[in-house]
Amino acid sequence: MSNSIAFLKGHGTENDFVIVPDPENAIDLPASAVAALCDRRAGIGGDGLLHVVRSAAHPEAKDMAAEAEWFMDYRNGDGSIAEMCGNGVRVFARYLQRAGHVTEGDLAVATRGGVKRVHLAKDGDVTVGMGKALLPEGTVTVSVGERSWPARNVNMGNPHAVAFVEDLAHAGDLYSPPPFSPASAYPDGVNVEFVVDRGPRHVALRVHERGAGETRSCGTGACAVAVATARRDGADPALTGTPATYTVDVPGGTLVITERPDGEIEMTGPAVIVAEGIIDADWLETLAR
Ligand SMILES: N[C@@H](CCC[C@H](N)C(=O)O)C(=O)O
Repeated sequence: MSNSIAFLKGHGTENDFVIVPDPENAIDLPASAVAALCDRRAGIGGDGLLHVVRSAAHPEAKDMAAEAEWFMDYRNGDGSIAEMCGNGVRVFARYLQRAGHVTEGDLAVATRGGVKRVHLAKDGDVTVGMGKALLPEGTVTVSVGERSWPARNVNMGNPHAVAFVEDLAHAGDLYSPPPFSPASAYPDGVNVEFVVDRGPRHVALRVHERGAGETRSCGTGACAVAVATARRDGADPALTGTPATYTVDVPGGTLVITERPDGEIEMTGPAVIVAEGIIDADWLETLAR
């Protein structure tokens, strides 16, 4: 390991990430090191970490190298691995642009959820093709304290439970994972979104993110919410042949989600790099041991 490791800090609608550029995949980042870096008091602080690696240099991404030069090795703030991070992909693309690896326009990013197409617009917004939502059948229940709600099971590459509530305050303290049943619905845990209506095709959410606690935004969560809201309202672009666009307010801003008749979902929102610095490599090495 080299003696100094560069990092950047960025966010997308305040879903914040420690970014560790490591083109050749030379930095050892066990879960303990990721959790320490994401710690808001003893580390840099973040909901998650974006390990930026060339696809050809990462065993999980080699097969995608021909299509996408860069792999987003995404980790949750507790060090666990997640399949996909929607805000993370947009911030990842913003980092690639800032580092001079790509220019404005279209690019492809390899993720554990497959290759994602990203568009860096002139106005600063970043759009990502999130793929299709899966809507497994079956009723799920999520609880906070004494209250319980039925939830829609939506998979955006990662698992989500979407519950419509009367008031976002009812979701209470979302630091701990809200219990759900049946336990078999989410063997690997779940991200839980609580949703209220704000107007026609306009909703607001609060989210508990698996591996991070309550966050200010969740891109895959916003997509899951848009699809669950559309189906609740009887809207299915595959049946009407018309795209459905939803505005999703999150505590940290607003995301715009469009589902097309072919089922493909696009998400647009801001992505910002706010700082860069140097990690003490000795400290990190101690954690990696
Ligand atoms: N913040 C993300 C989702 C990150 C992964 C999630 N916590 C999980 O474990 O599935 C997003 O913007 O999608």
